[in-house]
Amino acid sequence: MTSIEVSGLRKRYGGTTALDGMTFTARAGRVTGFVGPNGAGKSTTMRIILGLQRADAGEALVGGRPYRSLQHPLRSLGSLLDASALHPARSGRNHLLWLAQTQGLGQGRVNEVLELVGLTGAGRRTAGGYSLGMRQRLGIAAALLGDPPAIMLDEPFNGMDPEGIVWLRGFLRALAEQGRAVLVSSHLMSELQDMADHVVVVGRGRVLADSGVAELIAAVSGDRVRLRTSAPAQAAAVLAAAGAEVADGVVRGLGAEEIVAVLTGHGVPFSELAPHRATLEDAYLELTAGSVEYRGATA
Ligand SMILES: Nc1ncnc2c1ncn2[C@@H]1O[C@H](COP(=O)(O)OP(=O)(O)OP(=O)(O)O)[C@@H](O)[C@H]1O
Repeated sequence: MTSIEVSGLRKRYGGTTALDGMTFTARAGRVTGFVGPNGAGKSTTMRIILGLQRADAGEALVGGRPYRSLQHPLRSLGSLLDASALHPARSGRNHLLWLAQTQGLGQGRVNEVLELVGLTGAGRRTAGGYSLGMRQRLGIAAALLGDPPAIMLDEPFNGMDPEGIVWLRGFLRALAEQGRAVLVSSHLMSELQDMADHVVVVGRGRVLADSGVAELIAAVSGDRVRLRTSAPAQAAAVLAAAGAEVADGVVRGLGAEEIVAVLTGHGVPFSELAPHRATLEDAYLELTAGSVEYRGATA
């Protein structure tokens, strides 16, 4: 069983701390989502796993060994970091043939992976004319060439159309169900919610949460109650006075029974109170609230 393990990774670029003790494991047989705001250190971690960059401290192991020491690296860990890193004048198929040759793999495998990612028909077109979604597919095909037990993809959903997103979700799940370790970074929390088994949330170079997706959502959902009322301002005022926070029809900080007592005590009408199931996006936003370095202005 091959897993991808990083422990205590530290990395500085001049005055910037990119990684500050990054530690987690992407285990075999599950999809591990790797999420965090821009600049949180996801790409740096992936480059260090691949031995493309050296950590100042800590280590990254694939199946218990540093990537650089692996005898057949593409047969151990398949990766996609940058879908645009290909020769624009070369066809998708020739790009894969060239990679396959460096690994002692034949044409047959190239045809197989083209088929797996749905590029058989486009394989002979020059990669320079591919859309970003097609380049992502080609990159995923390249990652799969060596039939590796571990796969690591940096933002593979970027540029994919809705059909491509649905396909990729099912595809990554299937790879994990075959027993592979799948580590995938994404900004699309809704996609991870339906697809990942486990999520590692990072901010400012360290792990903020390392948990099963279901557990993480349950932890954030815990104290939220959805309220439907014809007097929202009055409800918000009396609930706030009782110590709750109310936003967008969701009450936090009081249980359902306490909310009923407060509202009826003040004669505030309401038509519905129900547990609010948080989304992975809610959990993510709550966890990373203090770690966002680049925040857009509110219009
Ligand atoms: N080559 C470099 N030189 C200087 N600083 C760098 C370099 N690479 C990364 N950094 C800095 O390290 C930090 C982590 O960057 P990294 O790209 O790993 O984050 P990320 O989580 O992948 O972000 P994004 O979601 O935007 O891709 C950032 O502050 C970034 O500016």
